[in-house]
Amino acid sequence: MGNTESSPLSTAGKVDGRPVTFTYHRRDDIDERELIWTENPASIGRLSTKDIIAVIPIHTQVPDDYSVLYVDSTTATKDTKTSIPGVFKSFVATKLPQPFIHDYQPPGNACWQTRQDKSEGFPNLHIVVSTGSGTGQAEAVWEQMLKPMLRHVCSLEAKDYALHFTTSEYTVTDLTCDIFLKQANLGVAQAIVLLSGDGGMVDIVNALKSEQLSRSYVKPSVALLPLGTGNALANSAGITGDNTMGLKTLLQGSQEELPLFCATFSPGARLLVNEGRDERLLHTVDGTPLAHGAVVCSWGLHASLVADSDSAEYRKFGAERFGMAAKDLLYPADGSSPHPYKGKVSVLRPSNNAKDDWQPIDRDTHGYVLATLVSQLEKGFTISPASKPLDGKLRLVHFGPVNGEEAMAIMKKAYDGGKHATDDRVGYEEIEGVRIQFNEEDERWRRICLDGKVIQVERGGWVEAKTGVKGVLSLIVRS
Ligand SMILES: Nc1ncnc2c1ncn2[C@@H]1O[C@H](COP(=O)(O)OP(=O)(O)OP(=O)(O)O)[C@@H](O)[C@H]1O
Repeated sequence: MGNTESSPLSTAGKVDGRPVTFTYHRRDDIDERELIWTENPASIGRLSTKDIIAVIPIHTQVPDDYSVLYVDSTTATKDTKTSIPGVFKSFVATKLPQPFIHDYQPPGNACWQTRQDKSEGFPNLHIVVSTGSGTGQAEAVWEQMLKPMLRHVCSLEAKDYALHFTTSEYTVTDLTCDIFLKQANLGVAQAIVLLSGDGGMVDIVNALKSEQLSRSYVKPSVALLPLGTGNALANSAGITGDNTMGLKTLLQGSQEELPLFCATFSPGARLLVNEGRDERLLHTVDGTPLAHGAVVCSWGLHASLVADSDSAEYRKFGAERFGMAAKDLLYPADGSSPHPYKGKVSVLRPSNNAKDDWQPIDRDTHGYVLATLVSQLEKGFTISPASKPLDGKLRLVHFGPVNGEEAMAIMKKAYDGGKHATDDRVGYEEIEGVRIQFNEEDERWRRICLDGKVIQVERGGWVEAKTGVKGVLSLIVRS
């Protein structure tokens, strides 16, 4: 990769064999960088950094030739059901400016490729397409972005990977128990490319956590392509910072353990599925229901709006569904105030050395109680501005039962870079645990959101979420 400082930012080269002049505008702000090529004054091509996936050498025998991989957003499908941000494209570039190659060439083998042993009978690369996530774009992203890229970059054909489409809300859990967990326990290194929102990830995590791991357990590496609604994990880990739908991170990222929290519940807790119509038992350990999460455990406004907006009708609106449900909760149709959530909230603070020194929050009713491991719950909604990607710190955001206008004003500050965190009405701190003892008659107000899943707690029940849990997988994140 040569000396980039003294290398020219302009070169005479070729694009797909046609002579051009390349100019690389390498501004300090990486978001502003751009490759421009001029064939003649009337024909100018340009690629902005947000669209570039990677630059890869074509062959050692043609050292000047590179394949430039990018997402073309101008030819995206117009069909609203399957519309995706762009399609995968590439061109052959000869004699690119060296600094451009330096900035976009992946460092050696991508981490998922090292897990790709073609000599074995069963592929260790799994593609999981969650067809029910977000607005249903995962299949189109697979067909028009990921599949052509894998074929182009490493000549991967169908026999080289196992492709799984979800057909129900149980698919990812079943797949993990039947294959990923078994193989990992046998010491097999696996890579999983997951096209889903946070829900697919929490399904994998909980299935991997469902039994004792063997001593030879090898953590699967998961590359997340953000195809959900909120995509909290992807937004917070920097996977979605461009137009490549996570493809750049897949090729250029490195792996880091995904931090988790564990939520335990009083015995009657149930997972709500099928738009809240059906209930499922949670996994139990010594009779205590429990679930793991990597994103959020909440009660109050956030949990209610996630639960209320999880219907086919609301899902059509993408991330707007959260705002729509929030309005219905903050301005009830009968003109009353938002519901004051009754219960006792206690926290375990990191500075307290004494074990189980739960300290109560001095309030009997609440508007918003949310513990999170991530900074953003959806793009631009910075619920925890102090959180750094995968720092493993649980932070609590809470406020009392305020009226609709006040709640909206606080939420707006979260969209304004997380300014709510310094609002006097809001409590914000790092914690090791949060415990909620519910004092609500109506089950509607006893719903907990755990990474987008909704868990119903019984009358007089409780939930406790704590950090300090051993990780079970690695997430591929921006290096
Ligand atoms: N074909 C399917 N049929 C029924 N349910 C499905 C299907 N595919 C996926 N699901 C379920 O749909 C849910 C989708 O959750 P996911 O988190 O991936 O998307 P989201 O809720 O839109 O995004 P986010 O959680 O990031 O806001 C998961 O619970 C998953 O199990």
